[in-house]
Amino acid sequence: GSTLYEELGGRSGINQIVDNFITEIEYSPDIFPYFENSDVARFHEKLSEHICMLASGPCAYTGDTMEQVHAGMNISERDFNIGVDLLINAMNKANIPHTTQNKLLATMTPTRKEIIYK
Ligand code: HEM
Repeated sequence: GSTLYEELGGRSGINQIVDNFITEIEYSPDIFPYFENSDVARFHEKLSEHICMLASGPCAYTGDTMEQVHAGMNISERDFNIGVDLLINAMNKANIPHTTQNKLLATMTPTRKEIIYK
């Protein structure tokens, strides 16, 4: 495809990545505790929209800002990196090529400072 959105397999590809990511989170003793009180359906919807937007897909993100969402979580650099690893696992299980994975991860790098130790 010509856009990152298309390379990810469009909305259905992104949904599969997010499904896999949620499973990864559920099995991670480091990351799951952050999500103990989260609404999984909302998280699925908002994260899918967010990835779609980052990938220049035809979606509007309707969730809260990254700073608002993660405020008070005090996410360490270590846990942030574990989160990235879980996303990579999720993309591998969705058969996303590594070059495409790296493009998505690059769109997320600027977000890092809005999430760590907030
Ligand atoms: C680049 C990295 C990240 C991005 C782009 C990201 C993005 C998002 C998005 C779009 C949402 C949904 C917002 C909404 O409901 O309005 C969300 C929720 C959440 N994120 Fe992140 N996130 C990142 C990293 C992390 C990390 C590393 C953790 C924990 C270690 C984390 C913990 C959470 C939790 C617990 C929620 C649910 C909040 C709730 O239930 O209200 N996030 N994130």
